[in-house]
Amino acid sequence: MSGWSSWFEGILNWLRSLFFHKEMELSLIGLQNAGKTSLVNVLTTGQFHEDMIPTVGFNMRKVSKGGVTIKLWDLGGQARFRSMWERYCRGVQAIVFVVDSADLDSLAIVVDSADLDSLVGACFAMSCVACFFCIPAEQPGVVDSADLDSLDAAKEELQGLLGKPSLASIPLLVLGNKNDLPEALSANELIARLGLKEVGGREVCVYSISCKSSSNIDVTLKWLQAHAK
Ligand SMILES: Nc1nc2c(ncn2[C@@H]2O[C@H](COP(=O)(O)OP(=O)(O)OP(=O)(O)O)[C@@H](O)[C@H]2O)c(=O)[nH]1
Ligand SMILES: [Mg+2]
Repeated sequence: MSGWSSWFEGILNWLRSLFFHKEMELSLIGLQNAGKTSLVNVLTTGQFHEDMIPTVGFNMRKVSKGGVTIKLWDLGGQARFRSMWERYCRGVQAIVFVVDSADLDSLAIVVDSADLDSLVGACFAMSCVACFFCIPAEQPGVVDSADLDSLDAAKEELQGLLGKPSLASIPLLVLGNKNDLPEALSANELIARLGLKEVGGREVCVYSISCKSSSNIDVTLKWLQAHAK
């Protein structure tokens, strides 16, 4: 690229950032060890680390991508920090709920495949741009195993939070993290296990991701950017 054209492109980018720059604020919640801070790291620096320190309280990080500045509230997932989730979710453009989808035990459950269609429809009807990616084409069926303790605790915390009037209608993105591990539940399985079919009055989207292998991080980012003001 010649000096002139790179200078011209620099000016164009600057003008674009002045007139088309968007912002958004979101909160990352989920039980401890789900991978919230890992997701923040992957989004901000592209780095993944095996050794992570549990988040004490919360951290705030900002990332600018594709003309959108995203302010990320990364909240601690341990039980003692969960009471503050609601406060940090008020007024955000999206709530991102991260689940360790590979934290399994040995309890078989059956997914009702008929009901999954209604969730896809609901999500699409509410203009979720990433809808076609949300629900993979795989057929739901019998789930091999699911840790009742961990997933039920995640479900309880999520449903409790979504029941707060202050958080009504805020879009929800559920991320089933650690899909690099063979035992990880699929997006459809998570929908069933977390009772997401019953969530009404807000847009709900689900992805199966991996911070470690960067699986579906691009579609996650697209979803977030599409929800900026
Ligand atoms: N295999 C695998 N491990 C992951 C992935 N994402 C995170 N981890 C690991 O999971 C552990 C917990 O990650 P964190 O990002 O600290 O989890 P957190 O949700 O922030 O936990 P709290 O801060 O305690 O709420 C770390 O050992 C990470 O390396 C992933 O996609 N795959
Ligand atoms: Mg953390």
